[in-house]
Amino acid sequence: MNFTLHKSVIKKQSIIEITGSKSESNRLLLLQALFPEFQLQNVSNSDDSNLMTKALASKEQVVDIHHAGTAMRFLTAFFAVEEGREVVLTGSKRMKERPIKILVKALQELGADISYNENEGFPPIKIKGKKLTKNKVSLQANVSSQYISALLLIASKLENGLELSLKGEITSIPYIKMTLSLLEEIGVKSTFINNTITVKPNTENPKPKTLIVESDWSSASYYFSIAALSEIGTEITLSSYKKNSLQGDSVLVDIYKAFGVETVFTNNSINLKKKTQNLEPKTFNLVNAPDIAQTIAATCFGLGIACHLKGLHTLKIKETDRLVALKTEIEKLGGKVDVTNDTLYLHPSNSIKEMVTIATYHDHRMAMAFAPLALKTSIIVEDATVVSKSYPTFWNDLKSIGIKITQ
Ligand SMILES: O=C(O)C1=C[C@@H](OP(=O)(O)O)[C@@H](O)[C@H](O)C1
Ligand SMILES: C=C(OP(=O)(O)O)C(=O)O
Repeated sequence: MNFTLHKSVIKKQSIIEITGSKSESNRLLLLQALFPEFQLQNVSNSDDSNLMTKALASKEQVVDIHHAGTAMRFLTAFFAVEEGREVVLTGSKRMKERPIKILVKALQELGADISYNENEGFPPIKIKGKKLTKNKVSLQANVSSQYISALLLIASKLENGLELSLKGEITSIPYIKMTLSLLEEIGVKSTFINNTITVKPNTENPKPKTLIVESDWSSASYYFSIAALSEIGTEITLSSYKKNSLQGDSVLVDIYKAFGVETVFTNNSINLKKKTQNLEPKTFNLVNAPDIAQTIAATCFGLGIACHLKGLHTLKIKETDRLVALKTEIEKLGGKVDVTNDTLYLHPSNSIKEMVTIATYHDHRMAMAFAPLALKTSIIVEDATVVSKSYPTFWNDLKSIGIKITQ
């Protein structure tokens, strides 16, 4: 379904409540399946977290996690240690193109029984759950941090814990630290020194506890972008957020300061205010926050300014090849973009075409990253319901701040 976003001036002040972090939720749902003592609050209502919940409860022989990358990777490790269980883990057409070999190989080296049903190195995979007795493995860390988080999530259930040696440059480090922090919150001890992570086995039952998921910072990015493109004085308040976030995308606060957006933390909310117009060209390295690359590129395009984004090598294996998708769609709107395997350069521009149809490539972030451009021009977003992968109420929330949307 296509949505037309009509060029709009948003309200001077608005308030939005954003669902729980998809990344924190998918970790905590898995940990709750391993340690039922825990209760969760503010769990994400995203498709990916709903799929994770369903998959963890499923007794079926085939588990389909559609487009959910974290669910695919985390469940691979989870099912590998479910003794006596045999399951085929599969996903969407795109999921079958997203590599999983590094994780599967590490699990196999620890003793797991996993084989490929179609193409070597890619889902679907067949997993025969068993007890893993080895506790040391090394793996390549420069492709996806999700492989590392997957191993860490099951580590404390292994009888000797786990020692991981990470090879190469470590990508998306905040997501690994998020996993270790959540383990710490439930009483699992770990260390992360140089390139080695050690997780202690869990020897006693954790104490019952309620864990509250912070709202999703990647979802917040679209409001940072809207604030940057809005008139000076515009304010948007988002909840529920905290200053010491586990989510690396909270770096948005610093990044958008460079766009003249000031963020103030009050109680459990953040207030974004457009203070000044800063039209200097921008350079950011996003190796620690890959999910906000599309948002930032679209903000810069909306402002007509140049930007140079680096550290983007993981974007090629996400929901779509996000580098190619960004170049194609920004150029349809009249911009000029150069991409390499890990960088994006957006040339400055002085106009945006009207009523262009933006393709979304089954990627929620393509739809959401381009939506803020409605403050500058009218655009059509193709397959708009794709946003439910991480943020199902996105379009209603945009309407509530004053963006006019029709089908
Ligand atoms: O662990 C996680 O929750 C995630 C890790 C990141 O992936 P990579 O480590 O593959 O970059 C990120 O892009 C993804 O949206 C969520
Ligand atoms: C890359 C993403 O998700 P996943 O890898 O979990 O599919 C994302 O949400 O941007």
